[in-house]
Amino acid sequence: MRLKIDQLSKTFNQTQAVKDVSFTLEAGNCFALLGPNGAGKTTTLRMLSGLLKPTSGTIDFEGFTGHDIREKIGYLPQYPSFYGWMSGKEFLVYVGQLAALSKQESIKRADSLLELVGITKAKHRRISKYSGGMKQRLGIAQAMIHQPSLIMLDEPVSSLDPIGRREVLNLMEALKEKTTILFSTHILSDAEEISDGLILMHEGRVLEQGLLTELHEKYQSQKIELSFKAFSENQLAVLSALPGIREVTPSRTGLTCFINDPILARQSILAKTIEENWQLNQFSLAKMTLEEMFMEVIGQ
Ligand SMILES: Nc1ncnc2c1ncn2[C@@H]1O[C@H](COP(=O)(O)OP(=O)(O)OP(=O)(O)O)[C@@H](O)[C@H]1O
Repeated sequence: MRLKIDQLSKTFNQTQAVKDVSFTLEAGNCFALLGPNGAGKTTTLRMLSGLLKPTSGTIDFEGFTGHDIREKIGYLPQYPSFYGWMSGKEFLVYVGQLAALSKQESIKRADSLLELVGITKAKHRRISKYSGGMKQRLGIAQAMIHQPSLIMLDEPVSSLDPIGRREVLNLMEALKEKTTILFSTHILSDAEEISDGLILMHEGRVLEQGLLTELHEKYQSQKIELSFKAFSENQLAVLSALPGIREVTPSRTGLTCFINDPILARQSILAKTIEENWQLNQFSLAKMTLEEMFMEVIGQ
């Protein structure tokens, strides 16, 4: 599986919802499309799923450009609707047949997917009696009925209570082994917990993207945690003015220095500490949290 999108844009009347978005997804990973409300996540996913025609740009799925790729991908919309009077199994058999599988094949796939998403015991129960988490898990099974190599899930956990969220996140964690997942979320901790890669969107544009390990590495050297035996406001002011340092804020254990230049910042902090004879207890390059990275990237 390889999905490459290049300079994808979508304009609705006057609103440019998605602007020149480019990224590539490789097989076997879970990617989070992360961004606040209105960032353009749903619009991007709807274009990728073939539900919306891009204003410009290309979608290349395994070398196919400009083709209908719906049979190769699975999609769970942000607000899925089910026939509440159907049982979970009836629903999956129905969507299997809609996806052009034979009835026999649909029944076989439905049973194995119900097992996979943990709904076997409730498969004959009406969907209207399912919990929110069960409905989302059924929605994920629906997206996988035709064995796509990529599934796209639009805000799969946002509307769920903590139990439902946990069920769906655990399922996604397990599914990562079987299929490539692209899911949208505005919840940073969900992206951090289960994704391998991140595409950060804001106001229609991609501001940052990469594997989480690469992003942590890139932003890790931009923060130094310090703790001193005694702390004074004067220390904060002195450190803030040093070369290579952008901002210093108090932290739970001491001070956090956000830096522009790691080498310069390290030298100037250590030189100042010796000069002032401060008692340094801790000096460490720290990983930025995803939230700090997000704020940094969107410039706030
Ligand atoms: N059909 C439409 N007609 C007009 N404007 C639209 C349409 N769909 C989306 N938009 C606008 O495009 C922008 C991006 O919306 P989109 O739903 O893609 O964002 P999102 O990141 O998915 O946010 P949310 O989490 O709130 O769904 C918003 O300003 C939205 O109002």
